[in-house]
Amino acid sequence: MAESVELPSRLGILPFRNKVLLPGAIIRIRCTSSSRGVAARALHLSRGVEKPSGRVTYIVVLEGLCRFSVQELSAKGTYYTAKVSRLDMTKPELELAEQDPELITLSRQFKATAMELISVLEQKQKTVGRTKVLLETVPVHRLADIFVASFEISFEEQLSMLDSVDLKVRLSKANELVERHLQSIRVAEKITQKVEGQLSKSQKEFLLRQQMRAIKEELGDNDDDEDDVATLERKMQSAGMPPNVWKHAHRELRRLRKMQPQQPGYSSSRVYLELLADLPWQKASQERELNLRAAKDRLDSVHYGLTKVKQRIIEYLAVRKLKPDAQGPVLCFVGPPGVGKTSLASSIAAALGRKFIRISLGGVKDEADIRGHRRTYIGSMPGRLIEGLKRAGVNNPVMLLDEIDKTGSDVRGDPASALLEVLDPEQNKTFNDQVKPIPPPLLDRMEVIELPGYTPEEKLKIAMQHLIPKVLDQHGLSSDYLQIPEDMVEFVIQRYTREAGVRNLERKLAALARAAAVKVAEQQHTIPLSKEEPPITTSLLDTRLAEGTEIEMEVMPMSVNDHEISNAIRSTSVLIVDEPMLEKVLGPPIFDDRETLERIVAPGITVGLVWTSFGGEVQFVEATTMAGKGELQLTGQLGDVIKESAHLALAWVRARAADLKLSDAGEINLLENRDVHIHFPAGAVPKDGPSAGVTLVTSLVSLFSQKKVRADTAMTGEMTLRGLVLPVGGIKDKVLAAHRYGIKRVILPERNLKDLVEIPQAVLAGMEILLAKRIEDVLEQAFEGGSPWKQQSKL
Ligand SMILES: Nc1ncnc2c1ncn2[C@@H]1O[C@H](COP(=O)(O)OP(=O)(O)OP(=O)(O)O)[C@@H](O)[C@H]1O
Repeated sequence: MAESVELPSRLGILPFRNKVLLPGAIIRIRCTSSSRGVAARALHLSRGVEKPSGRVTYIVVLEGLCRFSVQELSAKGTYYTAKVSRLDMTKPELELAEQDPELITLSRQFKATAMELISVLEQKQKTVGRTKVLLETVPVHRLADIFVASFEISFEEQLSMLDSVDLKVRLSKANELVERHLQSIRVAEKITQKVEGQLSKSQKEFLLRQQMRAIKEELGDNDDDEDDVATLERKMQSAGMPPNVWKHAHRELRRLRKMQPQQPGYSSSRVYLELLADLPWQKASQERELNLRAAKDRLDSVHYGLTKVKQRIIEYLAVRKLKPDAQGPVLCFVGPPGVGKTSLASSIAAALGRKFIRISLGGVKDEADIRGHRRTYIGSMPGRLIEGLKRAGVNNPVMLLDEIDKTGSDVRGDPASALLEVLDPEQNKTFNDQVKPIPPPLLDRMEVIELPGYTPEEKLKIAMQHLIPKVLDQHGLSSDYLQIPEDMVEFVIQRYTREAGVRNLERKLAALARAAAVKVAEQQHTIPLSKEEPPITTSLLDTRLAEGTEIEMEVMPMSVNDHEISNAIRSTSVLIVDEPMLEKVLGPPIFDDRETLERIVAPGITVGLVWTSFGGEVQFVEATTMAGKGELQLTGQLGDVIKESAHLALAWVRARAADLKLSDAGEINLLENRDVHIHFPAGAVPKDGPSAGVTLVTSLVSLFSQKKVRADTAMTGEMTLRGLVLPVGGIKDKVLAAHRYGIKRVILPERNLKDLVEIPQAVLAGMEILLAKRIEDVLEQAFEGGSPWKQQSKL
């Protein structure tokens, strides 16, 4: 209890602006000062609701312990401390003082008034029992403080109570205040009784609301909440919601008004209303008159090549121009990473004069991510599309739903079906997609536009015309300071990247630009560094460059702006990228043409061409045998279709074993007591589809005949049980992949001949394309020195 409080000689000081804490009392403060104060113990600290302005109120519950006076105040960091001396009496002093007859009379008087107050309150509330107990157990001087603190008195009166160090003064003052309070309760009661019967419902509601407000204020709870709710209402009114939404929102607002901020459901209700008020119900980008010529020019200026795709986009825009409210198709861009899907979509938005937003759906498994959670769910959030609209701030943006193929379904529902619902009646949405496993009903609503990968020549043009100017600009450079010659770009394409798109190429060029910016800026020493930043020294940079790693770190101090950089660089001679610089910045080349040679080390290994989410790819297939029960083991993240192809291939080869020129080892391998193990390396990439058929047969024939296949040859094609080779998809991408790996011979199904027209001459010129109708044709071409068959096939 307070009497036993040991007061330290120094205390942290909390200045109060409009409230006084009396010893024994417990108050909640909203924070804010006199040379007198009360030592307090913090009982509880809680964090209030965050305001839309970002302001957070903290509520501290304090228990007053004893009066003190400030001897010396000093500021320590952001708060004050003070040297204090105790004002309230110590226990022995009190015991002595209590002998005073005058004090005894005063005490009795006070207790009687307090008792009277309690009995009046008792008729109204049931919670006064505890106060009664206080009256019997707590020393009277302390009671005076506690009682006065329990009702509303002016700040000045509170201050004078605080100043009443003398017990007699304190008791008579408290007596007076309690008496006054008692009177006011009685008067109020009389008035209430008179008025009550005459109040209408709405008046009552108003009165109650006013009282609630006063109570909240008293509790330190008002927190501008009332004002906040009023602000929210104003915001809602100006959001321009359609009438049905407004009706619903208004009902919710009424509910919110009746709630306490601490009440469950308050914050979810509030977040919900904030969202409703924030949505761009009426705000739309002003769509400008669509100029097809300008749109085409823009597409051409931002994108190299892609003629067919651009043509399709212009057609789409033309239809929109003629019939703006037509149920437009949802465009679905399919292609490997970095082929320009996102930038095409943003060009469509620019052509339409609308805002562009990209929403990634990758990894969405929960239907609620699309549809939004139930509002009552704790931590509920709006769906990604609504969130996107809010972010866009307009109700007619062009939306790019990225990675739609990467949504999955589980117990939490099926996002694809939610998407279907969202997209079906809608229009003007652009879709982005990378591979095809999009559920058919969803795919049905979209117009698929394929973007194949680029040839090295196309990449070179894209780099020279688009990527280099863009990257230089992003780094505050220009061709006056950094030049990357064509042959160096070609070198980067061939030796540092092996991708269908140009994403990594762009990254490598950016790494060169970063290194150049640092070097150039460093030569000048004119960039003022901020105080905290140690100056960039030559040795640091050189070691980073010498490490051969890509410089990921942004070395420019944040305080340096583009203007300063260009000033700094202006007088520097132009930096021309050469091979040593490439090696310094990007490290030693990562890729070369020898990979297939190095990997075709034993019979049983074949080079296949496949289609993955990264576009066309070269896929090695490795077959081997080991002791077992004649079973087929398959590894490398394979889908059902590819597994079936493997069983089919093994069945086919075993059926024709008699025709094979087998080595001794091959004879053994064919035995029924050995397992055949086929592995597809790059185990992290899921693989499926029928086009590995011919590759699998070739691997098995190579294994059983113990003849190595040609390392310069890659193949693709589905096969039938009868040995026919069927055509497969993605031929252009697959041939481009072979080209990237420096593979010179490609075996394709004969019926894919028509697809070759899509492949640029520059790529075909350096390649030998072999067409196969039957699996024997493939085998004939795949091995050094001809077919592994005993008799030449009769083709
Ligand atoms: N034909 C092109 N002409 C000019 N720049 C291009 C072309 N294709 C791609 N780019 C550039 O390559 C970069 C990557 O393109 P973008 O981000 O649009 O690819 P994406 O296909 O959307 O990739 P992801 O599927 O990984 O999102 C961008 O800077 C883009 O401007």
